[in-house]
Amino acid sequence: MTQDAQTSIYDELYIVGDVDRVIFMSEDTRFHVLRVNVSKTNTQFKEDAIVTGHFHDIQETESYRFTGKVTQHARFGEQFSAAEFKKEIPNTSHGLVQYFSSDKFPGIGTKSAEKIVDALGLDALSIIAKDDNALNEVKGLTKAKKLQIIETVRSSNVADEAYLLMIKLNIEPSKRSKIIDTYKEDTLNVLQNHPYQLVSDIFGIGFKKADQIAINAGIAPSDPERLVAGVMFTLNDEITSIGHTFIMHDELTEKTLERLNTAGMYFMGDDVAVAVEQLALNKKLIITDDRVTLPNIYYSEHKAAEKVSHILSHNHDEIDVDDAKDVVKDIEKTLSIDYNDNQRDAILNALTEKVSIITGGPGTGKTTIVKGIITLYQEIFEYEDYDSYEPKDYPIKLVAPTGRASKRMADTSGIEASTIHRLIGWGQDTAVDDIIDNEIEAELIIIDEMSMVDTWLFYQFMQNVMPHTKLVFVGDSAQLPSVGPGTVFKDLIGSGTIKTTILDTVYRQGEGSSIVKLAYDIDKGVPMNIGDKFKDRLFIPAGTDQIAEVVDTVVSKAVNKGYDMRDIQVLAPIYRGPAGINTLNQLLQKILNPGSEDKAELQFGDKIFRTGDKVIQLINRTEDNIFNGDSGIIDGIYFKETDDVDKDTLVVDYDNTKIAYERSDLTELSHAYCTSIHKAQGSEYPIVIMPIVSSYYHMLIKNIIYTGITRAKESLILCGDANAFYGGIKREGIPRNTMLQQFLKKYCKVYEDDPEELPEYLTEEMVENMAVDPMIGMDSVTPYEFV
Ligand SMILES: Nc1ncnc2c1ncn2[C@@H]1O[C@H](COP(=O)(O)OP(=O)(O)OP(=O)(O)O)[C@@H](O)[C@H]1O
Repeated sequence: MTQDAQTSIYDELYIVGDVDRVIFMSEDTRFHVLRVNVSKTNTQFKEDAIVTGHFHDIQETESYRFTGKVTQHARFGEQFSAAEFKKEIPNTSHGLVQYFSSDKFPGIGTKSAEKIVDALGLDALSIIAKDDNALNEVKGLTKAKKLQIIETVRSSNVADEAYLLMIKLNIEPSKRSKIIDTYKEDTLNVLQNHPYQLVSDIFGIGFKKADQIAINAGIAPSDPERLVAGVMFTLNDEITSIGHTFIMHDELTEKTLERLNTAGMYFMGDDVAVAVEQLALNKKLIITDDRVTLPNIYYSEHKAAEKVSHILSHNHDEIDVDDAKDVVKDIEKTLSIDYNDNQRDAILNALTEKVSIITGGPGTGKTTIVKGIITLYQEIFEYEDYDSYEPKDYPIKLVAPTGRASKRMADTSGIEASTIHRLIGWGQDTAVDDIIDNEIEAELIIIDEMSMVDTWLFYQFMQNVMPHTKLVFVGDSAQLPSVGPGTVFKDLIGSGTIKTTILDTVYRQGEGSSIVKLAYDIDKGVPMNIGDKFKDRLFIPAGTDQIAEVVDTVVSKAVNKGYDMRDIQVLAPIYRGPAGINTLNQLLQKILNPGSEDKAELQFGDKIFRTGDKVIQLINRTEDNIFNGDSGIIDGIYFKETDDVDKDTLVVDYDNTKIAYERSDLTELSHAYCTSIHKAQGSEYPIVIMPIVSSYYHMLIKNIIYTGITRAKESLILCGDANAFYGGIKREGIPRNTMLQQFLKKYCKVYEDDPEELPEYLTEEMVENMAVDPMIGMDSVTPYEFV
């Protein structure tokens, strides 16, 4: 090892050396941890160094030059964090022979390698890269081997060059390898001449980034490829960020021009019109009248509506309605319940109609009715002995869009339930437009939390339903619409083609819940004073910067009262800022699961995962039956260096299902002390703490607040700015454009009483009658004891 004689602090730090071992490599991000035998450096590393960084293609035993900085790792000490790397071209005969005989050139042994170096000299690599015939000089190589060597040398050069260009272009490390893997030897060409292609091909490269790359490459802002990419990106953005399933042609033109003409008038409306037309001719998008959309979403809405119509017109087993009514009466006696007329209708419709809908706010009896439907079916078709069946053979299937909601369905009904994804076999790698062909064997399927189902999931589900299967959609249409595009549940109701029961009597008020009343008041727009005191809820005034302190106080007191982390859920609508999910999670981790000697910790990015932490899964992991939004507790953390495991591993316990995560999987996981209201949909918690402050402004809308509030079962603690709350409950989200309702009306018979508008749940009198006695039952634990 040699150290450069004079190293000034302004010099770039570098290490040159052979890679002795790849200690760790993430397939996804290509983040590497390497042990390098140092041969030359201007750093303090002597014989070897741990070098970390995002590298495209690192081969053990090959030599590289890394530039970067020296960092201090909490557990592993001094390391070299490389921002750039470059393969050292071997410049000795011995080095070149070693290179040609390495794994990179399969089938080339030392003898052949020596022949190549003898014939072509020290410049062998650049000669091969430039001249197709160079290897003809070398005796004994077959044609196939020659071609293989040429290809390896060239692709390796291109990959290195492309990689360096991507570093210069500031393309995120995690995207670099995806780009090379996608375009292979064409990568440089795409980066330099067609960067807008990246927008449609590489997930996570947006239009702005492509614009930057294009500017760097000297591409004019009036380039036609920029126009086409601008149209497609704008359309995609409207679908993914707003949730539309189409956009009006004029609006698409306007929004595309806004995006394209920020720095000058490069395009006019007519240019966009021509691009849209061309894209439609190439089947990249679909125009119907003056609406524009993507083919896959158009067909999803269209085909799903066709399937609903197919089921509605298919012959089903008829049941005798009078018999069924008698059975319902018997069930009421056995269960000691007196269903109201709507509830009774809902139960009967589930069996007499081919497809039916039940919608109602919290506490209106949806769960109670699902139980009633199951019992009625079991009695009529004599399937009472559920335990003697394999769940897959049972004629009733219960499903929900989230793992949590399906577990709740199973708990309350006593019948196995699953997520919709699992039922149809939608795996981790399934894309929204992949075709899943997995017919569901069932006579009756009950789908809960239907408001969370988006257009893609609805289509995939419907394609796999058999025409004779009865369907019951259950949900609360006042909740947030699905995260993905569409308003499927509202469209099914609004089409008037499916028998719908609106549950309008709230039973939970009888138990003294003012949380339920608050939710209805918000939905109905009933004036309120949020500061009023109730046994089960309170509002604590606080500014944005005081939220952390309030949450700290409330949670600490709840813990002292004996509540544990599973009982308490903090919900916030945004991730950043002093009252955002990230900050609150850090704070709550300190209170609910502080560090100690006996708890292992693993640092991942800026997060510390600790044994005992409450965590949330962020994407579907269908094969493990764990889904986006499921939460669990870290059961153990094991290290390669100290424990008997091949890779650092973190194990999460999800209600007794243990799932192991390697470091590369940890992007799927986050702390769950505080989660977004969207992620909490489909779950309920004894205590909900919900900050509402003006800094959440753009996310504070009625159905977000409504959905957050209705997650609380026993205590609701709101804190923040009352005006932000009042403003938020008046604001509606951007209405989504969808076509499902029209397609349903086109294909299915519309009932006479076509409900164009969603009927209101409750009349003013009903809300009046729900007024709850604020202080009844103050003897049990109330939120006041937490402040
Ligand atoms: N007809 C009825 N008579 C008396 N009590 C009822 C009736 N229907 C429902 N309930 C009671 O009302 C409460 C709420 O019912 P349920 O849990 O079924 O409502 P839900 O709509 O599923 O509520 P959520 O969506 O909030 O979970 C339960 O305690 C249930 O037993």
